[in-house]
Amino acid sequence: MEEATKRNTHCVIVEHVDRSYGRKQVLFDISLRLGHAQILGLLGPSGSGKTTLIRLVAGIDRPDRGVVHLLGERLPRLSMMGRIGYMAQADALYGDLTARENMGFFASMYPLGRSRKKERIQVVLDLLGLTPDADRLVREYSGGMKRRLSLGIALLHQPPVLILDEPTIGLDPLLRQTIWEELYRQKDAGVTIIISTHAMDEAEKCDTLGMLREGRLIGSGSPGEVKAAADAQTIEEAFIRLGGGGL
Ligand SMILES: Nc1ncnc2c1ncn2[C@@H]1O[C@H](COP(=O)(O)OP(=O)(O)OP(=O)(O)O)[C@@H](O)[C@H]1O
Repeated sequence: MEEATKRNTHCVIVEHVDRSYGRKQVLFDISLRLGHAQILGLLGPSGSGKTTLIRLVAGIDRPDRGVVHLLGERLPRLSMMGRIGYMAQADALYGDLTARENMGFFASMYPLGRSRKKERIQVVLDLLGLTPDADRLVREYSGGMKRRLSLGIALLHQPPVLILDEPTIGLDPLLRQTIWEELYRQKDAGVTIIISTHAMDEAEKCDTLGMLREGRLIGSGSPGEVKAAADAQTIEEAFIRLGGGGL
């Protein structure tokens, strides 16, 4: 396929990416592709390189070797930041501000008009069930409320790509379900989503999986393809059979 056509038909293209921290190599020759309005799940145990890869796809970091394209542009590129909604693993919120004020602060980074900004904040608060607590200080929030607020901040400017580093870690099943319902709504609206997870049930909900172990991609494809390739009944079994060990 022509290079330009390939870049248009895929939202994310990762090709032969390596990344080291000092002398320690943490990603080895990673190649992955993801179509538009699809969900990519990066699956792997702690330390396997999920966050490192997520940061490369978000354009926050650059590979030592190989290339990353997002929405047809080679990363990193500053102008792409407005087209990405990024949620880091640790909540980056201001405890001394209310949820609404936190949202106002982050929304100011995007070119939304004053009334549009106010409207978007209210829509997102409603979406994530945070309206009753919107004017409370975030330091009084529970972990689950903070995660929802962080997701809300990533959704504020209606980006075409969401990049979420373990958005449901530590959440109870009901909250996880709420977040997944929202991810599906976003996908139906055309948003492409890249998510990292340890959870097997979440892996089943993705369109494409990238299975990582010790910085290497040991399997990729749809959950069905990955299971078929490993002749396994479950994703967990496939992960073990493909050499991943336990999660
Ligand atoms: N800034 C850094 N400097 C040095 N080593 C790092 C740095 N960031 C990550 N690493 C190392 O890179 C490897 C991959 O880390 P990474 O955070 O990408 O894994 P992960 O799969 O996201 O883990 P977790 O599920 O625990 O978040 C680990 O061995 C980690 O110790």
